[in-house]
Order: sequence, then structure tokens, then C-alpha cells
Amino acid sequence: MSSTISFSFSWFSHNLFLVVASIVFTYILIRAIYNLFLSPLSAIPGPWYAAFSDLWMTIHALRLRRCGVVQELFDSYGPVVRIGPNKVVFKDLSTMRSVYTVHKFDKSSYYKGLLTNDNDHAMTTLEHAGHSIRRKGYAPHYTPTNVSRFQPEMHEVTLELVNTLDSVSGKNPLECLAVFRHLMVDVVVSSSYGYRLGAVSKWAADVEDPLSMAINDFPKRGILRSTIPGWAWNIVCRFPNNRWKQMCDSDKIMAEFVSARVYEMRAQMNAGKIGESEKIPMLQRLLQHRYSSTVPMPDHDIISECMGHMIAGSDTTSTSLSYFFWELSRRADILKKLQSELDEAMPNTRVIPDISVLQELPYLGAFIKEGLRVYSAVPSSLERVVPPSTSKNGASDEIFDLMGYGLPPGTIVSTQAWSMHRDPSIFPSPATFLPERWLEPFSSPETLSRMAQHMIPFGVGTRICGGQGLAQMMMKIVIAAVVRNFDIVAPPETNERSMEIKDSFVSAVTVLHGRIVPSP
Ligand code: HEM
Repeated sequence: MSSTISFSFSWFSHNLFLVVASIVFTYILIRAIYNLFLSPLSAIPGPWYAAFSDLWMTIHALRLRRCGVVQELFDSYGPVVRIGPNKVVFKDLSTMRSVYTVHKFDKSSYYKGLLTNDNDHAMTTLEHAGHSIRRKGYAPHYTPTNVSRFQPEMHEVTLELVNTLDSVSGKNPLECLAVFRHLMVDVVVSSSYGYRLGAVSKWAADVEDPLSMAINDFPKRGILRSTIPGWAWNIVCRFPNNRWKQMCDSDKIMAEFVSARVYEMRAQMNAGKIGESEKIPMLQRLLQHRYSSTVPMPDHDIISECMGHMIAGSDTTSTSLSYFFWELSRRADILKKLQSELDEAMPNTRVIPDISVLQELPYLGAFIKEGLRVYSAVPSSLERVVPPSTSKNGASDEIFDLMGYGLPPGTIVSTQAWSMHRDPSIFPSPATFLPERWLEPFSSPETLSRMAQHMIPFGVGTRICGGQGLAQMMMKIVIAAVVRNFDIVAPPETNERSMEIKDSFVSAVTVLHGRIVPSP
């Protein structure tokens, strides 16, 4: 009797397996046939395997080669390419405007990988309406006038860097990326919270600031956390290694730092110790921000918003600056032109001119534009989702026309700075680093305006970089102060190979081994 039961059971389980396997196989086959031949996206050019699965692109993304691969696809298939069953990339100015500026498509769920403290901030808020409420809270902080009020803090920390460079000058190579990150962390922290962190001074004394380290660790933590299941994450974070634990805890370290600033500032505001002033740290604005007349911005949103800005502001700006100095180490001609402009504008080597003076320096401006074109710190696709309706009358399930191809609601569309910045019809000899292309008479006013329209280092439309004003100002200040005081020489280990651009949404800083020896 028992053997009959066991026979029946194994027969049943064997057949169950076959039934399940056939259902799965049929499902995959039907999906593949649909995606390849019947989907509204099947008319769009692209490699055939893109219609099956996103896996191949995920592999390129893990190899930090995503934007290079997308560029190769544009070269082979033209300005619209299907890169996944439900994903399309394009390289076209008017389509870019339509998606990001006119229709303001919501962001794709990809951005949820950038959550801070397991909560949204402006960059990860996918829906347009929810995002604009958040953006209203922080945007006044980054207007050029407001950011310029924080120049004393920016100058102080930059001159501290110059003094430190003086003491190591010509002797030891400098790990650019790390030092510029410390500098940006100091600047973002002082302008956001009115708090002096002293990351640069600690770095000069060979002490790593824990917050600065956590900001650096956060992206690596994010990649790991999103690739392994929760239970495995809990196990790996128990490895008995302090440095490893610090990386796992980077989110917590940042959240604790910001929470402490929130409670400090609220206490001061409640005690009436913060008077009326023109110079308001961002946190104070957020504490006063209301989602509606009755709903103040909750603390957990304030904390994640502040964390988002620390992450968005530090690596991007420090990566850009590192590449700019690498370029200067190879191009004595450009360095000389910058130095002669700055010798005049900055007569005292240790007094950084007001930003209104730096803004008027044409070659400095052209150098930064060209740097952002070639070394965009966010070179990858900025994904958006085709909404149910793009018509004014709100008709649903409408097909969105993208360069003659109909895209159904839910399709993920994007363009990438890497390709927009390398279009040879807009930027002749795109691989050449040429600041002059941004100056008259080298380029006509019409050419300059066309080039400017194609530049998207800070994104485009309503989701454009919130801290652009601060980034632009800091890049000018740092380049002016360092170039006025030093020549830039790269040591032999810094070369084309070590500086090769890789990307994982932002340029992958883990592979940037930029070291520069300043020599006076
Ligand atoms: C060279 C430096 C920087 C570059 C290249 C850069 C680039 C970008 C890009 C491309 C986006 C848009 C992402 C998208 O559309 O998906 C963005 C968003 C953002 N960035 Fe930056 N960024 C830089 C510096 C900064 C700084 C210094 C801050 C602030 C301290 C900052 C804060 C933000 C914020 C808050 C957002 C989200 C904007 C929103 O959705 O409201 N960024 N950045």
C-alpha cells in the first residue's frame, strides 16, 4: 500500500513538474513572439535580443559600460534604438524637449535604487506632481544669489585646500577624487546646515571624516543592496570587519548626522535663537516648508532630502573636478591660457575673487563647459515613462509619437548626455577637448546657441539638477584657486587607462585613479 502511495506521489510530482515547465515555456515563447513581432515597439531598430530581455543591458551596466554600448547602438541603428522589451533610447533635440520639458514624463522606477534612509527625496520622487511639491522646498536655496551668500565658507575651505597643497606640493601625488570629495562635503554641509565639518582639515591631518566616508560608501552599498536578497544582505553585513561594517552602515551614519542637525536647528528656532537673516541654511528652509497649508514637511522627508543632496552634490562635482585637472595635466596649452586669465583677475594668489568676477572670465567659462561636455559626471540614460495620455484632452491609452514610432503608455524612454554631447554634426571632432569651441569668433553665435541646446550635463526639464548653481560656482572657485597657485602634473600611474570613463548612472568613481602632483 505504502509503495503504491509513493509511486502515485512521484508520478504526480513528475507530471506536475512537466505541466509547470510547459506553462512557463509556453509563456516565455508567447512573450518572445509578441515582443519580437507583435509589440508596438517591434518596428523600432535594435538588436533582436533586446526584444527578449533586459538582461544583456543589465550585464553591460554591471560592467560599467552602459552608455558606451548605447552609443555603439546609435552608431549602428540610428537615433532611435530599442534596447529592451519595453525600453527605447533616442538621440534627438526636439524629442528630448518633448519628453523632459513639454510633457514632463514621470521618472522610471530605476531611481528607487537611489533612496536614502529607505525614503524618497526629490531625485527619487517619480511622479511629477509629488516632485514639484518637494522641489519648491529646496529650490530657493540654490538660486545664484542665495548660493553666492555662502562664498565665505566656499573660499575658506578652498584656501585651506590650497595651503595643504602647498605643503605637499611636488612631493606627494594627491588623490584628487578623495580631496575634492572632502571639499564638496564641507561645502554642502556648511551651506545646508550652517555646520563646520572640517573634512578637508581632517584629511590634511590624515584623518578620514566618517560622514565623508559614508557619502563615498553609499553608492557601493546601494549597488550591493539592490543586487542581493534582503536575508543575504543581513548576513554579509555581519562580517566581522570594521571597514565593511562602516560601508553597510553608511546610510545610517548619514541619517544620524542629519537627524542631529535637524534637532539642533529646530531647538534653536524654537528658542528664537535664529533671527531674520538673508543667509539661511537649506535645512532651515525645509523646516519651514509646508506640503500644504496644514501639512508641514515631515522630519523623515527632510532627513532623506538632505541626504540626497549630500550624495548628489559630492561625487558628481568631485569627479568632474578630477577629470578637469587630469585634462590640464596633459594640456599645457590650456593650462597656460587659464593661468594668464587668472593672473590678471586674481592678483593676490590667496584671495579668491567674488563670483561676479570669475563669471566674467571667458576662458574659464569655456574650459568648464568643454569639461562638462566631455567628462559629464552623469553620462547615462535619464529614464522616463510614457504616461497614459499626452494629449491636452486627456484621452487615455494614447500612443506617443517618438520620431515616427508609436510608443504605448508604460514604455521607458531616455536620452543620455554621453551621446548628446558627442554628436559630430553639433560638436565637430567631438573627441577633441577644445575650450575654444565655446568662444567667439571660433564659433558663431548661432553655433554657440545650438551647442548649448545639446548640452545636458545637469539633465534637462523640470528634473534638472537642483544644485547646479552650487556646482557651477564651486567648479569656478576651485579651478581658479588651484590653477592660479600651481602647475598640474600627473604621475605615471595616472594615464588614459586609469582615467577611462566608466559609468553606472554617474561616472563610476571606483575606477578613477586620478592622482595629480601640484608643482608651484
Ligand atoms: C558637476 C556636478 C553635478 C552634476 C554633473 C549633476 C548632475 C545632475 C543630473 C544629470 C541630475 C538629473 C537627474 C535626472 O534627471 O534623472 C541631477 C539632479 C539633482 N542634483 Fe545634481 N549634479 C551635480 C551637482 C550637484 C550638487 C552640488 C547638488 C547639491 C548639493 C546637486 C543636487 C541635485 C539634486 C537635488 C537633484 C534632483 C533634482 C530634482 O529632481 O529635483 N547636484 N544632478
